[in-house]
Amino acid sequence: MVPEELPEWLKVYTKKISSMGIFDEKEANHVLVNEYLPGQGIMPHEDGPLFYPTVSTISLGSHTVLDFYSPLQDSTKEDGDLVSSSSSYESRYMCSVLLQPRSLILVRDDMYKVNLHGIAERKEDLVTDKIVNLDKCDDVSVGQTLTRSTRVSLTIRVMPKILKAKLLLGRKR
Ligand SMILES: O=C(O)CCC(=O)C(=O)O
Ligand SMILES: [Fe+2]
Repeated sequence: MVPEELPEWLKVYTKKISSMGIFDEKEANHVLVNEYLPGQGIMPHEDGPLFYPTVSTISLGSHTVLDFYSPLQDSTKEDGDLVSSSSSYESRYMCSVLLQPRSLILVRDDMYKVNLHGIAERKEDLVTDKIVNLDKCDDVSVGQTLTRSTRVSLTIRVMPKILKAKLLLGRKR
């Protein structure tokens, strides 16, 4: 991956978040911008080993609900094509976090490295007691239905390999 300078407006946020010390002494050098229309989501996944294992995401526009799932057990993985009921996302569902507009979420350690995260393809979200941060959210209570609008997320993280690429490019000049 060839590094590029971040736009100044984004640097305001990468610098502010990095100054909290969440990436050790490193500074965020990678921003993923995603747009979700109502009804759009992202399949449960891990972000992988390329990134420093703390990730920060700013939500803009709509709220959304980020769902967490436990990983497949090794025995299930060895089954190959045989998908047992214990491998369904339903059975692996752990909890959710409500991401309100203008909020920042930090995901780290096992929640990032071991478990999977995803956003369901829904136009509205029912607030349940599986949302673990309800006490931190304004004006939301269990049983309420929240209608999604367009959401833009800024996923701000550290990609250590970019630093190495920069060094290599520097050497060639
Ligand atoms: O939009 C979000 O909040 C999550 C995005 C995400 O998990 C990803 O792009 O890997
Ligand atoms: Fe992700």
